[in-house]
Amino acid sequence: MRVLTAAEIRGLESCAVESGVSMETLMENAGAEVAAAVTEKMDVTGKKTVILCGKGNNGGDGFVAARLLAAEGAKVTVVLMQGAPASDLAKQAYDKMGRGIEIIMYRTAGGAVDAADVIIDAVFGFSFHGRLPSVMEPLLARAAENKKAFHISVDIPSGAVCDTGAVEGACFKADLTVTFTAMKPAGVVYPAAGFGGMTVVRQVGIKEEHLEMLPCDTESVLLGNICPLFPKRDPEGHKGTYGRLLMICGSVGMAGACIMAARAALRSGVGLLNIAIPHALYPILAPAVPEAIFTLYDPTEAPGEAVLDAIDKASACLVGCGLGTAPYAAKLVDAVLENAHGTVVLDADALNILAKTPEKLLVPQAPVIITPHPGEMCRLNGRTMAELRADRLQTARVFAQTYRVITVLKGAGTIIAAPSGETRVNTTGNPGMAKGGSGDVLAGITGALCAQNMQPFEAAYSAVCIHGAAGDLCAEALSQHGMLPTDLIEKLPQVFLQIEGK
Ligand SMILES: NC(=O)C1=CN([C@@H]2O[C@H](COP(=O)(O)OP(=O)(O)OC[C@H]3O[C@@H](n4cnc5c(N)ncnc54)[C@H](OP(=O)(O)O)[C@@H]3O)[C@@H](O)[C@H]2O)[C@H](O)CC1
Ligand SMILES: [K+]
Repeated sequence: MRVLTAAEIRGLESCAVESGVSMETLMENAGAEVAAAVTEKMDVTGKKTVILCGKGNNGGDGFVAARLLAAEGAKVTVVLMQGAPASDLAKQAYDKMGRGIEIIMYRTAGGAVDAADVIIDAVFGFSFHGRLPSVMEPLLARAAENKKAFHISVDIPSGAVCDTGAVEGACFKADLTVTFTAMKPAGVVYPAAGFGGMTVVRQVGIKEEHLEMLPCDTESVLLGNICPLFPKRDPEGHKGTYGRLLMICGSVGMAGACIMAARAALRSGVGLLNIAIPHALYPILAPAVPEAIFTLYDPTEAPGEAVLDAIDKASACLVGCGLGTAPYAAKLVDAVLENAHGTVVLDADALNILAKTPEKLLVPQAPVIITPHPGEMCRLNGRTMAELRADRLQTARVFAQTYRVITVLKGAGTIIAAPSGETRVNTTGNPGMAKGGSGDVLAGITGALCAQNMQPFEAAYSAVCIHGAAGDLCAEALSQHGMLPTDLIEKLPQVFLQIEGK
């Protein structure tokens, strides 16, 4: 699904106005969609409906919804959160509400919020910036404490910034967000996406042709979106047809990371898996991954012929899971960056090794995918965690463009950014996946898809989506508490069944 910024939505609004659709109509339709979302959920007759309205057009949408819900028999209270409406449109909508709707100031609204059956958040929309005024915090906290009420946000949960998904202070917590015209970053990028509940996109009068003509480089990803990227396997195919992945992963004390990445790669369709490990790991790895072949190396020496030959032959290289950061590991990373022909996937310790010299990412001729978690990202770009959380989208984009690497910034709503500016936001997965080892599984899937010659950007976001879909199947079957990263690997065949079936 395409994801549009506030500026893009404003541009579309102008096109709509030029083509004869008035702003009043857009607002009327927006308010009507909010009212419809409530009436679809319940019979509103006599229901105590509290609408928190700001001074701008988001508040204006709230006034329209107030009028329409009152007409349906709801007992509506409008709470003015910033005093009288300020925009002409909002003023018109306010004046049109007529009698029969209670209007109160936020300071006296606590009781109404406590008793409400429905609470509608129309305080701020896509023009919000910074943090929610602290005077509003107590009322929002009371709204959240009223668990029996149905909470709806208009366009964007108030407190969240539209284009970044940042939430600096308090934020309205919604069960449902009715957003207009297109999905916005705040609907899919965390932390904001965690406040909006389910987000539905509703059309308010902007012509489809205007919407389709708008170039858009950001999309959210669901399993259904990636199915067309997986052609049927060739009936005459052999193991050579499906790529040769070289993994340089694992070290004494961290064999598990290598095993999980290897098993995930094998469960993701790769033809041949070659694992380069120190001699000491062979007795552990060989029985754990019987399908793989092994290139053994001596960690006290520089990468030898065998490793260089394996790099040369690989259609993709995955480096870093459980590799450690010893000097020999750094030499292995350099050997891959300098010699790889196929896509290079760098995870975990490979990223820690490169943290002091990220410019080395510019060395490879081959495409590079990096898969940092937020801590690794901060080590690579020298920024703080607070700076990262303030704009995860831009953090991934800037790094991708600066170092010309596909950047997979992991976390809830993983961001996948290409050097071209193309960006994807993943929508699969759940907090049950937040466990050590989950990243190794993702790295294995990514390496396997790259080895099979999928385009690197498509491979990166497909891997993230598949990994999350496996996580969702695990959560259903095993619970978020009880599921393990190794369970993700066992669920991969079920995810590929869905992909192959479409
Ligand atoms: N096509 C559509 O999608 C339509 C959307 N509509 C709705 O309109 C809003 C956007 O309305 P807008 O009037 O531009 O702004 P907001 O309602 O989001 O915000 C109102 C003002 O609040 C101020 N602001 C911003 N941040 C803060 C803050 N941290 N503290 C206090 N005040 C803040 C800001 O004014 P400034 O002068 O401070 O910049 C805003 O102007 C959209 O989301 C939809 O809900 C229309 O219905 C038309 C169709
Ligand atoms: K809102």
